[in-house]
Amino acid sequence: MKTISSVTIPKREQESHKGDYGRILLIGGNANLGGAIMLAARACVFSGSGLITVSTHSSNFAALHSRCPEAMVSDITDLKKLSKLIEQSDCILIGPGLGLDFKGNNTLTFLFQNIQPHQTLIIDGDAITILSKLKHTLPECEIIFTPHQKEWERLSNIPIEEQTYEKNKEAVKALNATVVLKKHGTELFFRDHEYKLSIGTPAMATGGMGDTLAGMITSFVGQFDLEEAVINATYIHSYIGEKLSKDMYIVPPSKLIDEIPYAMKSFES
Ligand SMILES: NC(=O)C1=CN([C@@H]2O[C@H](COP(=O)(O)OP(=O)(O)OC[C@H]3O[C@@H](n4cnc5c(N)ncnc54)[C@H](O)[C@@H]3O)[C@@H](O)[C@H]2O)[C@@H](O)CC1
Ligand SMILES: Nc1ncnc2c1ncn2[C@@H]1O[C@H](COP(=O)(O)OP(=O)(O)O)[C@@H](O)[C@H]1O
Ligand SMILES: [Mg+2]
Repeated sequence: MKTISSVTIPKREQESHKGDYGRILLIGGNANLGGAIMLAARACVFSGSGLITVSTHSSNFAALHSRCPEAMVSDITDLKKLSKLIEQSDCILIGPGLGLDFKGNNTLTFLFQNIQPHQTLIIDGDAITILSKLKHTLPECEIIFTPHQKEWERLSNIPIEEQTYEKNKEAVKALNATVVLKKHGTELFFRDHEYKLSIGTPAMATGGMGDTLAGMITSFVGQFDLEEAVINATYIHSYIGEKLSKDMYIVPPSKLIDEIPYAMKSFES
C-alpha cells in the first residue's frame, strides 16, 4: 500500500465561475445531530464549493444560516423539493447526523431511488449504518464510503480486530466502490489500488472530525477528478490536524475548517 507523501491543488482558471466548482447537496442533521451537517457544510464552503444546499431538519435552519450563511437550506421531509435538489446536483453527501430512525431510512431509500448514474454519492456516518441494516442494492453512480472502523465492521461484516488488508480489499471489491477507512493511518481503497496516510494525530479524535472530512471530500469531488479529490481531501484534513496539534492538545473541527483555504493555497501548483 503506497503512502501519500504530498499533494497538489490545481490553480483556478481565470475564466471560471461558481457553477464550475460543483453543485453540492448535503443530506443529514436530524433534530439532535444538526451540528454534524453544519460542520460538513462549513467544510464544503471552506474547501471551495460553488453552490451548496443542505437538506436537513427544519429546526437546524437558523443555526445553519448563522454559522454558514453561504449554504442554502431545504426541509429534509419535503420530498418534492429533495427530488428537485437531487436532480440539480453533481455531488451528494448523505449521512452526517442523519439519525438511525425510520426518517433516516426513508431519506436514504428515496435518494437511492432518485440518484442518477452521472452523479457522485458520498455515504458517511449514519447512512452507512442504515445501509448495513437495510442492505439496499447500491445505485449505479460512483460511490465513496467514508466509514470509521466500527461503521466498516457493520458494512463489511469484518470485525475490527480482523480488518486486515486482504479482507478489506476483498470487501471493497464486492462493493465496487471507493472506501476511505478512517482510523489512525487512514486507508484509501480505490478499485485497483490503495493508499495509506502516514499523517494524522489523536488530537483529531474529536466528535465532528469525520463530518468535516466528509464535507471536504464532497467539495473536492465537485472540483477535481475523483481519485485526486479523495486523496487530496484526506491528506489535507490530516495535514491541518497535525499542524494545529503542534500548539493545541486537541483540534476542534471548526478550527480545522478555518484553515482549509490556507492549506489548499500552500499546496497550489
Ligand atoms: N455535533 C454533532 O451533531 C455530531 C454528530 N455526530 C453524528 O453522530 C452519528 C453517529 O456517529 P458515531 O460515529 O458517533 O457513532 P457510531 O455508533 O456509528 O460509532 C461510534 C462507535 O464506534 C466505535 N469505534 C471503533 N473504532 C472507531 C474508530 N476508528 N473511529 C470512531 N469510532 C470507532 C466507538 O468507540 C463508538 O463505540 C453520525 O451521524 C455522526 O455524523 C458525530 O459526528 C459527533 C458530532
Ligand atoms: N488517533 C487518530 N489518529 C489520526 N486520525 C484520527 C484519530 N482519531 C480520529 N482521527 C480522524 O478523525 C476522523 C474521525 O471520524 P469519525 O469517527 O467519523 O468522526 P465524527 O463522526 O465524530 O465526525 C477521521 O478522519 C479519523 O481518521
Ligand atoms: Mg463519522
